[in-house]
Amino acid sequence: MTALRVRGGQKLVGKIDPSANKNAVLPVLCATLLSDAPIMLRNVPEITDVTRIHAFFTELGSTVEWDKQAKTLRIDHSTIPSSAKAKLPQAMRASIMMIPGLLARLGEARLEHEVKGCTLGAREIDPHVQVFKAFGAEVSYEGKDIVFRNARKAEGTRMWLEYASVTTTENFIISALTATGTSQIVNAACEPHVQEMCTFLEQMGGTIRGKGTSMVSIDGFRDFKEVDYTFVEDFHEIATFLALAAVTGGDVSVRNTRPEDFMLIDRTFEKFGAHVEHKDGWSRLNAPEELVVQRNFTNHLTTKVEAAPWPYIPADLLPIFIALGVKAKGQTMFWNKVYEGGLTWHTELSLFGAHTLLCDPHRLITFGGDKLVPATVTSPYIIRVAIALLMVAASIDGESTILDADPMRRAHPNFVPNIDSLGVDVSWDD
Ligand SMILES: CC(=O)N[C@H]1[C@@H](OP(=O)(O)OP(=O)(O)OC[C@H]2O[C@@H](n3ccc(=O)[nH]c3=O)[C@H](O)[C@@H]2O)O[C@H](CO)[C@@H](O)[C@@H]1O
Ligand SMILES: C=C(OP(=O)(O)O)C(=O)O
Repeated sequence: MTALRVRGGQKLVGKIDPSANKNAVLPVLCATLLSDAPIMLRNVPEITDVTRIHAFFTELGSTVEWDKQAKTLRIDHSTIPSSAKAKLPQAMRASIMMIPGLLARLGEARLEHEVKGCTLGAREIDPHVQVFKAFGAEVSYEGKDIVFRNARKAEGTRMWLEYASVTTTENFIISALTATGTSQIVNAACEPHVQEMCTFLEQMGGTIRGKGTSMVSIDGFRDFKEVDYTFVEDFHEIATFLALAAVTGGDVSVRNTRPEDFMLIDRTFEKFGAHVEHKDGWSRLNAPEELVVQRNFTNHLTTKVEAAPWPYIPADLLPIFIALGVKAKGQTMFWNKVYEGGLTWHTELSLFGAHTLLCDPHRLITFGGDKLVPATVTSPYIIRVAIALLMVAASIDGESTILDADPMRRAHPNFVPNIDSLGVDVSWDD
């Protein structure tokens, strides 16, 4: 059990240089398995999932040098022996994106347990299995293991996803590079992290048409080039620090070279009366005296925040806006169109004295603006919920404790020292 003690009630003030996006770093790391050329990655965050992949690559026989100080990761997979076998990392969804590289390299891959990530609800792997089969793999259970084996040569194919799944799209694109000819995916996910993985693959020499749209075509390609790639800032982390400024009545600026990704995120902050300004490569939120839910022009409708696959508000950002909903005077409906288990943690909010109503597994109404009190709460294994609970705690005078808060370490390096540097007294109690 890892507890986080938060002595709240201070306004967060200052500047933050955000880390890279875990959900871009992980598919990129998995995709490196396709190549035998040297790869240099920069701005690599020191997070749990990267540590797990680093250990996995080392066990596999890759030459990996991780300079945590310089945030660089130098990878050379040419040293992996053809007899290599290693256990895929557990407790991270991204493990499944190692499969295309392992199949291309070793002809076989094995998932030793069900692939788990944040406990947001059912997270099936059927769409992934369909992708691997379409590219010529056989997939079967051997005991509790799922075994993937090359049954025939991978050939270009076309697939239309039932829903725009992020990691399935990434797996399709990585697999398509290993096939002969051209492949196409329809109803592709287009999140900034999917786009960033494509940018990396293009720099390795791949040809990808339509990245950032729902229809992506990929040419098969194996002759990968040496690459030196720097990860961009994480839009989740940028939005999170801005939200921390909003709930604590503070003033925080975060470096952001992609403000064009923020139009809808900004509009969502506006729903709580908070304004984000983007200028000269920085995004700033100087909080108003009081957060107030803005009424709709159609004034009989409740203000709502809808989360769905990009370009909607991402489901992963919903908890941080729920924290704003709890603080802001008025009612807001939050609608998680992706996960049926992403809102059950609202009962922890009531321990702070917050008033919420779960309408059904996908919709939650916050009745914000009540006086909140410090509390001891427990985070589920959901990265952004641990953060949302920290946000609420930071906004309340007095000491709160968040039990099981360590999921936040899966995505945000230095999160606690960063918040500390902005004026909130937080410490791990492990
Ligand atoms: C490593 C990584 O990148 N993880 C992200 C990735 O996970 P991941 O790729 O696992 O998420 P998916 O996009 O596949 O969606 C997860 C689940 O949501 C449900 N679903 C999703 C979309 C939809 O339109 N309808 C629907 O029902 C399905 O049950 C699906 O299994 O995308 C999720 C959705 O943005 C994020 O929460 C995760 O942080
Ligand atoms: C849900 C998340 O991650 P994962 O898919 O790795 O569980 C997340 O990054 O918020």
